[in-house]
Formats: sequence, C-alpha cells, structure tokens
Amino acid sequence: MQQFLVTGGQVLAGDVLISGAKNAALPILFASLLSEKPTTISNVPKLKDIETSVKLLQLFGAEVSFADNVVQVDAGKVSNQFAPYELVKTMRASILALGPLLSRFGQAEVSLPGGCAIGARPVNLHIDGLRKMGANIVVENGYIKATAGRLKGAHIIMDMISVTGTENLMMAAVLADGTTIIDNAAREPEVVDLAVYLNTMGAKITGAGTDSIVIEGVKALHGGAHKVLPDRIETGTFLVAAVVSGGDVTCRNADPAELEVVLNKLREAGADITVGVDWVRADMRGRSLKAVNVKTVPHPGFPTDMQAQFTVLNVVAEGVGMVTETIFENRFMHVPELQRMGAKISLEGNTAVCQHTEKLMAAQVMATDLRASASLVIAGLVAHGTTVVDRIYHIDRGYEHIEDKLKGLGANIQRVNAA
Ligand SMILES: CC(=O)N[C@H]1[C@@H](OP(=O)(O)OP(=O)(O)OC[C@H]2O[C@@H](n3ccc(=O)[nH]c3=O)[C@H](O)[C@@H]2O)O[C@H](CO)[C@@H](O)[C@@H]1O
Ligand SMILES: C=C(OP(=O)(O)O)C(=O)O
Repeated sequence: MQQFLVTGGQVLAGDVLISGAKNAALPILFASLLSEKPTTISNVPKLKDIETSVKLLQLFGAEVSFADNVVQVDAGKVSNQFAPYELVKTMRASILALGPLLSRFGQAEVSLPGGCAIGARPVNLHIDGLRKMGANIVVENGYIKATAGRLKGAHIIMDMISVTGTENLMMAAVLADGTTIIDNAAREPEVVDLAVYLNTMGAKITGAGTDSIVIEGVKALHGGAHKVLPDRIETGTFLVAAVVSGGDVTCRNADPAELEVVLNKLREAGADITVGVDWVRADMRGRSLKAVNVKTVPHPGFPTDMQAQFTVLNVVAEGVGMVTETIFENRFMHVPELQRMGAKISLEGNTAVCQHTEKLMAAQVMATDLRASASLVIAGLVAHGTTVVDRIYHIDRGYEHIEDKLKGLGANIQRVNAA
C-alpha cells in the first residue's frame, strides 16, 4: 500500500497543466459501446478509474488501446454484456455500462456498484428510467439483470437530479425507438460533454446543459473523435491548494467558464482570481484569507466534489466558515482526519463549522474517499511537520500524477510504499 509524505510550509507557485475530466471521460468511454465503429477519445486522464473502465470494455469484447492520453475503442465485436462485481466494486461509474449495453444488445447484467464512503448512492433512478423505456429489470444476488427488445422513447421525470442517472438514460435513449425527454436532468458540464461526443457519432440530442434533454432515437451510430473537457474539480483543487499556501498558481488547459461559482468563492475568500479562455490564476501573495460559507447543490451551484477542499480552506482562513453538504449524507469523513491534525471543526448535522486554526500539525491520516484525500494533502501542505496520508489509492482514482504536479509548484510531497 502506498502513502504520501507531505511536508508543509512551501508556498506554491507556477503553472500546472490540468488533465481531462474523470467524470466526463468515464461516461464517454462507456458510450463508445453504443457504436459498432471505432472511436477515438483524447485528453483522457491516466487514472485508476479509467484503467478499470478500459478493463471492463475489454471484458465485454471491445478492442481498446490507451496511450498518451488517447483511448481508441472498437466495440464492433462486443459479445459479452456481463460486468462482474470484482471490477464494478472499485468504481461507481461502472453502472454507466448498463444503459449502452442494454440499448445496443437488448441485455446487460451489471453488478450493483460497491459501497462508497460518501453515502448509500442507490441506482433506483437509473433502473426506473430504463423500465420506463420498456426494459425488464430484476435485481438479484447483487446484480442488475436487464433485458429489452429495442428500447422505446419515453418521458422521464427524474425524482432527484442525478448526474450518472441522467447520463445512463441519455445513452440508453440514443438507440431507442422514438423520442425520449429527460426532465429534471443534471446540468453538469460532463453531461454536456457526453452529449457532444454522442452527437459527433450521429446521435440526436438537444438540451444537454439544461434541465430538459431531448433525445431522438437513431438506428445506429457511426464512429467519431472527441476531446474530453478539462477537469474542473482538479482545477478547483489546485486553486484551493495555491490559496491556502499563500501562493500564486496558474492552471493551464483549464476551462474557467465551468468553475464560476468556485472562483467567486475564492474571490470572496480574498484571492485575486484572473481568467483567460483556457487558464485561471489564483494569486494570494500578500493577501489575507477569509472563511467563506458554502452549500453544495447540483450544477450550476457549488459542487459537492469541492466541499472537502473548502473545509480545509476555512480552517486555515480567518473567521468561521460553514460548509453544508446537501448531496451526499455521509461526506464528512475527512473531518475526523483533519481534527487529528488539530483542525477546529465541529459537525452540526450536515454542516461542518470550521474555525480558524492557528497552526495545523502533521499527523498520520487516512484517505477515505477521493476528495477527502485531496483535502488531506492540501492540509499537509500547510501543516507543521510531515503528514503521512494513507490509502492514497483513493486519490489515484481521480488525480493524474498529483504529486508530480504539486512538486512542479514547489510542494514537498513524496509517494512511498508503506512499511
Ligand atoms: C462518475 C461521476 O460523475 N461521479 C459524480 C456524480 O456521481 P453520481 O452520478 O453517482 O451522483 P448523483 O448525481 O447520482 O447523486 C446525487 C444524489 O442522488 C442520489 N441518487 C442518485 C441516483 C439514484 O438512482 N438514486 C439516488 O437517490 C444520490 O444518493 C445522491 O444523494 O455526481 C456527483 C454529484 O455531483 C459527484 O459527486 C460525483 O463525482
Ligand atoms: C465522488 C466522486 O467520484 P465517483 O462518483 O466516481 O465516486 C468524485 O469524483 O468526487
């Protein structure tokens, strides 16, 4: 098992290159199953979740290559529609195989995704929507077993806003007979990127990015090429790291337009934020950091995937900041770990009340989920001494070469094998 050793006290400065978005690349990889023709997807981050997805596609019978951040998929010979627990348990996004497999092949058997430290994360909305499109679905022995003739277009009103739920149903609807309308759809940029990719291959999707998506079913998709959009959460994570260290960092290959609410919170916290078309700079030199209140909500509101990072920001900042989580019921696993480092945080229901902590102290801490891990690394960057972050396989699910990128900005961070 590997660990990070993070020694605090360095002021981050310089440029960092942002990778393609994990949460866009994952649905796009599964969407490639919808076409018999080869497709090329570029700007794919080299992450554990991507490797798992590639393994799943290969298990289904697709020919897949992954080199230099480019994935080529030829799903022409897919012959197996079974996604086993052993692969699915490590990655929530594997549920995204369900819609495309069912839509193209009329059958799919996908293990329920494994438990996750941030909450229960059911998939009832995915199943309900597919049933509305005519699928027969049973859930038994931990597997979702689905069959259908050609799926039929339907009017689906999502009970709750679900990102992967919207994506799964959108993919399923692409090859359905007739028109599907998904109302109360997720508006995340990653949903839009998936729609752009599908439309490149001949799908007929309008309205992605609004809460009502219309998909006119087509008989087949052709091939195509697509570049995955930049990772807004990775961008936000580096900006928070820059700001808490009192530094000056520019994220390149980024898309600031997708990060408006986070950038405004950083401005409110005292950072000088400037943006260009594909870059964003946070300059905190000579400025004082103030706590901010944040409340997570679906896009375009404040993203839950930036909540843990802002919890650390608020601990380092002057004043009291409230961090309220409304998307997941158990997404404060980083709080007890930060408390081990001396952070003054109290949990009141779904709100973390964060108070200024004079000096965070290094400690041995455990990463519990992806963004929690990022928050522990950020805390380590400003703590006194050397923080040991255990279980960093969580961070490898979502951050490409994070230690190299941080080192490039002057951070003192090492990846080591645990004794
Ligand atoms: C791979 C990917 O894109 N992951 C993102 C996606 O996760 P994911 O798509 O899993 O998250 P959802 O948007 O589905 O979850 C939102 C809420 O809806 C609930 N829910 C969801 C589906 C369902 O069938 N039933 C149900 O009750 C969930 O438990 C949660 O409380 O969006 C989350 C919310 O922005 C992000 O934190 C994740 O990084
Ligand atoms: C929760 C996340 O991812 P996933 O849905 O893949 O677990 C995340 O990216 O923060």
